Amino acid sequence: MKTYIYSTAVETARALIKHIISLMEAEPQKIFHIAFSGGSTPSLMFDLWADEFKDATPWLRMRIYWVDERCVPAEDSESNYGTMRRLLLDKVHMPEEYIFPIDGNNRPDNEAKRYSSVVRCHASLWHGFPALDIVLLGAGEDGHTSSIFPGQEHLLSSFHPYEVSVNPYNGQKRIAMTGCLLFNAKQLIFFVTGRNKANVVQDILDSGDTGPAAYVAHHAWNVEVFMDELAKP
Ligand SMILES: O=C1O[C@H](COP(=O)(O)O)[C@@H](O)[C@H](O)[C@H]1O
Repeated sequence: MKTYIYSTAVETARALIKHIISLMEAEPQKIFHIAFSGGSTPSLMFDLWADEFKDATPWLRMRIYWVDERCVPAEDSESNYGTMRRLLLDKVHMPEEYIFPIDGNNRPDNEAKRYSSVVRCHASLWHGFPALDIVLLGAGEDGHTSSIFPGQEHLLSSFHPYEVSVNPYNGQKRIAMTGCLLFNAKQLIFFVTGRNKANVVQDILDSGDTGPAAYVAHHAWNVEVFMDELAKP
C-alpha cells in the first residue's frame, strides 16, 4: 500500500487529479475505465478538475462509472451521478456514450443487475471477472466503503459486480460495487480528508479486518491512499 499525504484537502485533490492524468499519460493508447466513489469528498476534486485540469485531461480516453449510488433521481442532491454531472461532466467535452451512470430511479434489484451487465460489457476481463483500471474510493467514519457498511461484509465476497445495499442509518437503498470488482481493480485509490476520518485511515493503514474499508485496503491488488494532514492518524 502506498500512502500520499498533503497539507490540505485541496492539495490532496489536486495531487490525485495529477496522479490520474499521469497514469493515463503513461499509456497513451489505452482507454481507461474509471469508477468514481460517491459521498461529499470527491466534490472538491470535481470542482478543481473543471477549474484547473479541463484542458490537460484526455477525456476521450476515459470511460466513467460509479462505485456506488443512492437510489434517488439524478436531480436529487444525494445523487452521486447528479453531483459529478453538475460539478464536472457538464463543464467538459465528454461524449455521453462514455458516461455510464447508475440509474437511481430504477427498481434497485433490477438496476444492480443492469449495471453489473453494463460493466461486464465494457470492462476487460482479468482473472475471469471485469477489471476496471482505476477505482476511486472514499471511506465513512464507521469504516464503510463503496456502500458496503459494517455488518454487510457478505457484499465483499459477492460474485455479482453490483448489489443492493441499505444505509443502516436511514434505510435508504443503494447500489454498491462489491468485492467482485473491488478486488479485481487494476488500481484502487482511497481519497480521504478531514480529522473525522483519522480513525478509519488508521484502520486502513494498520488492520485488515476492522471494517469494509480496511478489509478492501488489505486485500485489493494495488492500493494507494491519498489523504490530507487532518486525516493522518
Ligand atoms: O456514503 C458514502 O460515504 C463514503 C464517504 O463519504 P463522504 O461524504 O464522507 O465523502 C463514500 O465513499 C461512499 O461512496 C458514499 O456512498
